Amino acid sequence: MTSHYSRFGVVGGGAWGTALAQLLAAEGAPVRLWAREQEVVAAINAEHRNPLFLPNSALSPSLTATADLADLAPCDALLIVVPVPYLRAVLADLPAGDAPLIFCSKGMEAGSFAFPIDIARDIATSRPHAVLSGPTFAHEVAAGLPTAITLAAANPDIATAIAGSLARPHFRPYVSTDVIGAEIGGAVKNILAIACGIVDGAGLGLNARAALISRGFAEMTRFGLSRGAQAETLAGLAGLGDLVLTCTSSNSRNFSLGQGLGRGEAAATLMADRRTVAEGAFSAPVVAAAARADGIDMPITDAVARLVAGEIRVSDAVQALLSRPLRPEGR
Ligand SMILES: NC(=O)C1=CN([C@@H]2O[C@H](COP(=O)(O)OP(=O)(O)OC[C@H]3O[C@@H](n4cnc5c(N)ncnc54)[C@H](O)[C@@H]3O)[C@@H](O)[C@H]2O)C=CC1
Ligand SMILES: O=C(CO)COP(=O)(O)O
Repeated sequence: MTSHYSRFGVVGGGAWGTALAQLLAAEGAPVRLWAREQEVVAAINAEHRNPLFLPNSALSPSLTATADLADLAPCDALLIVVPVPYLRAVLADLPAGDAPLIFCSKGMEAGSFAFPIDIARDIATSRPHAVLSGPTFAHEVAAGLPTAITLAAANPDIATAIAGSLARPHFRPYVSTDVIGAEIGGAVKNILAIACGIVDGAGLGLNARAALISRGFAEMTRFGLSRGAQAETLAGLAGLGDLVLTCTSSNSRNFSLGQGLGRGEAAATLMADRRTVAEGAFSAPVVAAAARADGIDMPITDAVARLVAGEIRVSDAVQALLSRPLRPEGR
């Protein structure tokens, strides 16, 4: 078995794919990145920057871009960094091979209720799969700032080999075998970041934000445990760690979308105005429906789904959350 991966390919030229590619290419290692936009491919190759998605980061010349997924065939591990709504279509076009797929996107697919690993099991069945998730703003990783993250794979040897290959002095993966926990932490925190942005935009105060983070974490935990996640993963980097990061900073696209909603701007206008992705807006109705089907109580997620759909106003959501029956904190 491969104990070290050295020829990385990255599928997805958004902010996070570009930052991960830069992390791996910073010391001069060759890294190949597939981007959908010709403009991104051309600028990375000619100017060593990504003007659309990570404009303020200088990129290493050893990072090269392509618009042809077939060019990633020689890579011995692939980081998959495509937003979840588009993931299935891109995976179907991957060149054949047995290189592990390391999923870095955070969300749940509409219709199928599938997480990235589930989609991979449908399509790329023969390859090993892993999940990389945690509190990681792309521009900070690209700048080499200290970062810790969860690397989860069902096979502990694969998890250890991938973590060792991704680790850098300032980038520290913690190994786990709890794949579903890592996926649920990332998907649910995006939804809760929208909720915290709404609280900020509507001027509801810091007490309300702290309450949302705590009660949101309770929702994440209920949903996660019901699907076999481990509590320690949800309380770790991929869950609580990422929740704290994105619920407290307008650098989060999900938080900033929520700020707009909180100020009373229409969701449709806010979504149409952005090129970047706020995965929580896609995942909120999906996770809310999955939780309803499983009989899991997720009132904050449900409120975010309705606000994003334009079905209710912020004042209605706040009123509904505050008027729920009093209950023991552990439930
Ligand atoms: N930006 C960040 O700091 C982090 C992002 N993530 C996750 O990484 C994933 C990718 O996010 P970013 O790189 O930030 O995206 P981004 O918001 O920077 O860029 C949007 C991406 O979506 C792609 N896209 C748009 N329409 C598409 C289509 N029809 N088919 C295929 N691709 C399409 C674009 O090519 C681009 O790569 C998301 O799941 C996000 O939650 C995870 C950790 C950190
Ligand atoms: O997932 C992220 C940091 O860990 C990025 O969050 P946003 O997608 O909300 O910007």
